[in-house]
Amino acid sequence: MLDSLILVWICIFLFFVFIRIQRPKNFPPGPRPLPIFGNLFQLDIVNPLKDLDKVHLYIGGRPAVVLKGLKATFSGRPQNLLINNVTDKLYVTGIILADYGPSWKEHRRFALMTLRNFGLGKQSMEKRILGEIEHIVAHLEKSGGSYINPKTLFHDAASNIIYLVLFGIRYNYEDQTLKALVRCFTEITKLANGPWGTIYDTLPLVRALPLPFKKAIVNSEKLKKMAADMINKHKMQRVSGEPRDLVDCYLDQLVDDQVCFDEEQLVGMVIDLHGAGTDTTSNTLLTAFLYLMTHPDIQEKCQQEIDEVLKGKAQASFEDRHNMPYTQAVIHESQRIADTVPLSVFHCTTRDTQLMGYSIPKGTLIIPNLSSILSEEGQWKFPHEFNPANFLNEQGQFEKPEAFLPFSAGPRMCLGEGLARMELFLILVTLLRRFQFVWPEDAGEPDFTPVYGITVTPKPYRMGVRLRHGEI
Ligand code: HEM
Repeated sequence: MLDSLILVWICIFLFFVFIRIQRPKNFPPGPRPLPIFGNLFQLDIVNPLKDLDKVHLYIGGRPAVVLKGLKATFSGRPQNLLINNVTDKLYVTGIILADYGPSWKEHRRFALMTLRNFGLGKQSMEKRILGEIEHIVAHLEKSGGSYINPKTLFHDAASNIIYLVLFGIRYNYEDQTLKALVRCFTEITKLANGPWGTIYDTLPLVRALPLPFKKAIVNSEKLKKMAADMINKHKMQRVSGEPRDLVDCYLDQLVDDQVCFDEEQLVGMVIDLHGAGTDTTSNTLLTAFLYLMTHPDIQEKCQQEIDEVLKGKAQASFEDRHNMPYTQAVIHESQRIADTVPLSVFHCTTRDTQLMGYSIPKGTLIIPNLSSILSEEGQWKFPHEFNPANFLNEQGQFEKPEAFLPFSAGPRMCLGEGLARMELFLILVTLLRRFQFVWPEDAGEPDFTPVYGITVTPKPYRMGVRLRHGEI
């Protein structure tokens, strides 16, 4: 009796599995998926990038479409992946992973507007960034003449800049809270985009098991508690109607808007902005310095331009970029090569739609392959090498090809682009003006192979720091 019951259940289960794995009508072509596993065994789960030339895939039983080219404009976010479940267990939205809807719209609008009001592109934001750069410079001066591993320094500095925007505070680079925060984020992103994340997303049956992906949920609890404690402390020192930073602005807004805005959402937004603004900027800086050290001629050309434009000035300002076409080209080329968020953040169709003559049903996972656009032949003069000429025209003026999409495109595109561009410019210009960066003689040949993750990072390296003289 029991045997036949089990058999019936297995038949029902397989029936549903096979029904789900049917390709939707007129769906784009792609490799044949297996029941339950989808195309899991056809992907390299440590670095799926090289397999994403297929147009459609199955992540478990869920159909997904990989978009190359520039039309990545589907604005939903898929739910029920590890990265969502890590956060959704605690609060429903935030910005990055919130599905398309009024709450996401309102929070995105608020964040963009507040970043702007706090002086994005103007002085206040610039002052906060330049203040943090003084700490980077002091740290590098201390290590002048020696070799450092820049990874922690850039992570801490990018993290502090976000904290200055959110709470008006920064941590010393040795501070244990800062280290704990950065560690939590790094572990979550590694897990969510590593093999354990793929297994979690593909096989819902294993989710309850005590496997390593549980660590992501524990870390997320820690982050939520830290953010909530900071907000509570901040509340005690604030004067209503006199906002000092983004958190104060949100608390002021809470009084007027009880529909989308609440304190849980604020916790979500603090974590989102911190997470989105730290790894991205610091990994881009790491790539930039790796290439500058190993291309001393390019480094020197930037330094000449910077010295000339900043002659007699104490500090760089973001406006100076208009007079630094070569340095601008190098920064953009570093971003192109860094390919920092290669598969963007996954999107999802919000309704049945058409794409290149194919039918894409509502709820289809969309994977924007930004990586392929950033090195697409025909879009770039030198798609496969580090070459600032990719951003310079015949007259040596800075020009940005439309395939430059490291911040993605469409309504979900990065809302921190302005802040990130300002950080990259001011940090690179100030450090190149003050120091020379040298590849260590004993380090052998540099290895440019990137390490794949939600954000791509260069392999760890050491950086020689020498003080430059007489230019300031
Ligand atoms: C070099 C630095 C950065 C890069 C390359 C980058 C790249 C990206 C990309 C590719 C996306 C996904 C867009 C999409 O879904 O289509 C994104 C989203 C986002 N980024 Fe950035 N980002 C950077 C810095 C920042 C900074 C500094 C902040 C913080 C203010 C930030 C905040 C966000 C947020 C909140 C989203 C989600 C937007 C939404 O879902 O509506 N990013 N970013």
